[in-house]
Amino acid sequence: MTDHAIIADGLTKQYGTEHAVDDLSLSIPQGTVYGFLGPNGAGKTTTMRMLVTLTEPTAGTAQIAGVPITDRPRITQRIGYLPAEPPVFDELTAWEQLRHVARLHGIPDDEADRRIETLLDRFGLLADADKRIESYSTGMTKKVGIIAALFHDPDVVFLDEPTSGLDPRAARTVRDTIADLVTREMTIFLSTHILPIVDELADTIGVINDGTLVAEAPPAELKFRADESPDLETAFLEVTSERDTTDSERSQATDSDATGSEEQPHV
Ligand SMILES: Nc1ncnc2c1ncn2[C@@H]1O[C@H](COP(=O)(O)OP(=O)(O)OP(=O)(O)O)[C@@H](O)[C@H]1O
Repeated sequence: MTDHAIIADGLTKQYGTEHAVDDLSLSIPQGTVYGFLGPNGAGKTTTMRMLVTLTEPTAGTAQIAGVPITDRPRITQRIGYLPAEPPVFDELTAWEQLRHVARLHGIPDDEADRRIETLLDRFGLLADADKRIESYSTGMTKKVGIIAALFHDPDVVFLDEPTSGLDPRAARTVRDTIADLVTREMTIFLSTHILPIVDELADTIGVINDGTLVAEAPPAELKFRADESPDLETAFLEVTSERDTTDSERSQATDSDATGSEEQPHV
């Protein structure tokens, strides 16, 4: 395996004439946390879906743990993916769902049961393990999705909003789990709108806006670039509004009716 867990070169996804992601290149070292930020509709989920082989790029290449994303069977063994809506079978119990995930990865039942018990306990779900997921709250379902994404001990895990819907204790468990995974050389690609989490955990932050990577730096450096109030929210708003301004200027230059008004990006 290379010492870069995620390498992307010119990844592009076009829907019709719109570039959801445009010429994105990444080089993310193994055993690090990459915080992926961007306003709504910036291209975060599309990027992740290309990297986990759920969406085919229009152009560009990528490798995860040394495996090209065109090799889907090998990639799926090396990665875990938590989408914003965890893919669970509502009619199964949490224990059954995780048994199903274990079997997909060829993990023997006795070993799977030991891990299921440990992980459900860590996430405070053991008492509800035999209830159907359809009776779970949003946060409980999210926890099952997180456990499922990590279950086969992947080299690289992609987490899309892992703490949304979680209460503070569960969110803390997720943060602690991520910190623990990194000490075991797992690489985490973490997309979230909750900036303190990436501030705390990320080695590098990439900011995507309008399909383009507009900043990439360690959190401290990104904050240092923010002029007056050196916090991550200010830095985020600055790097994303810089591009809004550029776009607005470009459109003013080509459209005399343009108002030039800037929309505040959603964090
Ligand atoms: N299947 C699709 N068909 C057409 N357009 C799409 C499709 N999926 C995404 N897009 C468009 O691509 C752009 C990027 O969407 P994406 O979901 O990647 O953004 P995001 O950064 O994950 O946003 P959010 O923070 O709101 O989840 C948006 O303009 C979106 O409308």
